Amino acid sequence: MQTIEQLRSEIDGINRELLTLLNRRAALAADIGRIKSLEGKSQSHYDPVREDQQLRELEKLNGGPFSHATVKKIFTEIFRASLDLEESNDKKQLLVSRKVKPGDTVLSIGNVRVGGEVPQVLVAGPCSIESEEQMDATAAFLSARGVKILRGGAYKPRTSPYGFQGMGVDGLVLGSSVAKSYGMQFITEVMDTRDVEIVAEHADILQVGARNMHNFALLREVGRTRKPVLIKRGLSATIEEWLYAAEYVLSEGNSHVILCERGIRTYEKWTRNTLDLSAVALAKQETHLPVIVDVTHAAGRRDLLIPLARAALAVGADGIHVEVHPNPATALSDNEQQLNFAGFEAFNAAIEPLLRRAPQEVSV
Ligand SMILES: C=C(O[C@@H]1C=C(C(=O)O)C=C[C@H]1O)C(=O)O
Repeated sequence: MQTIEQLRSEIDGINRELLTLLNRRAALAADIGRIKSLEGKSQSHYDPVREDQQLRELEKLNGGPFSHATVKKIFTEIFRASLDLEESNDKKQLLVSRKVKPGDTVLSIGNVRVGGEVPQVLVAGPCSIESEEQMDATAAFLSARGVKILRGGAYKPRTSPYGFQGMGVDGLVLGSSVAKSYGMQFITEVMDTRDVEIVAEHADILQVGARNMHNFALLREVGRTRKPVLIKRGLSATIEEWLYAAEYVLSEGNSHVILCERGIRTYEKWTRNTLDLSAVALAKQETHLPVIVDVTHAAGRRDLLIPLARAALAVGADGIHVEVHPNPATALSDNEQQLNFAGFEAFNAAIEPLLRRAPQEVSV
C-alpha cells in the first residue's frame, strides 16, 4: 500500500502534466480563434455543436470513477475558458480599443480640438440646410456664442420617401461657405458611397447617420478618406456593433473618428429615443476615441435637452450635439425638437458651468 505522501507526489506529477496539456489545448483554441477572426466570425467564437460533439465522445470514453456529469462539468469549464481566451485575444486587437492605444485620441479639425482633456465642443445648427438666410443667421448667432462646429444636413435620411430629401450639392456648397465665413467647421451627413467624394470636398467632418451605422460599404469608403468621421450609434445597435462600425473606419487607415450616442429605440414612447449614458461611459472606458452626445435626437423634445446635456457632460462626454434653427416652426424637418435662438441661449447658459475650460481660461 502506498503512503499518502507517495500518492500526493503522484498527483503533483499529474497536475504538472495536466497543466502542460491544458495550456497546449488553450494555445490550439487560440489558434482556432485567430482563424475564425480572419474568416470574419469575430462576433462570436462559440460553437455549441463542436462542444457537444466533444462531450459525447468523452462520455463514450469515460471509464470512471468520475461520473459523466462530473466530466461534463469539468470540460464545459475548459470550453468556457478557451472561448474567453479566443475572444479576449480578438478584442485586444481592435484598433478602437484602449488596449491598443491607451491614451485619448484628440482630433484637430481646423481651429477645433475634440477629445482628451480639451474643452468639450458644441456641434450645433439646423437639421436641414434650407436657405442661405437660414444658414447665415444660424452661423452668425452660434459663432458669436463660441460654437465652432456648424451642422446642417444636405442629404436627409427621411422615414418617408416623400419627405424633404435635402438640397444635395447646393446645400453642401452653402453649408461649407457659410461655415468658412464665420470661422466654423462644417459637419454634414453622407448617406451614399457615391457621394463620399463630393461631401468630403465640402465638409470638414463627415457624419455617418444612425440609419447608416450598419452600412459597411459606406464605413469603408469614409475610412478611405482622411476626413474626420462622426459615427452615430444605430437605432437599435448594441455598443459592440457601434464600436465595430468605428473599427471599420479605423481599419481602412482613418483614425479620425468621433463616436456619437443619440439614443436607442426602446419601448418608451414619452421620448423619441432612450439616451443610453452607460454607452457613453463604456465607450470612453473601452476606446480612445472622443464621444459626443446628440441630445436632440435622444430626447426628440426640447424640454429635456438641458438635463440630458448636463448628464452627458457629467458622464464624460467630449461634446454635445444640438439642433438649432432660426424658426423651428417653419423647419422642413424635425420641427418638434430644434431649439430657436432664445432656447439655445438658455441651453448654453445652463450647460456652461459644466464645460471644461482651456488652460488659459482657468483663473488662479
Ligand atoms: C476552440 C474552439 O472554440 C470554442 C471552444 C471550444 C473548445 O474549447 O473545445 C469548442 C468550441 C468553441 O465554443 C473551437 O471552435 O474548436
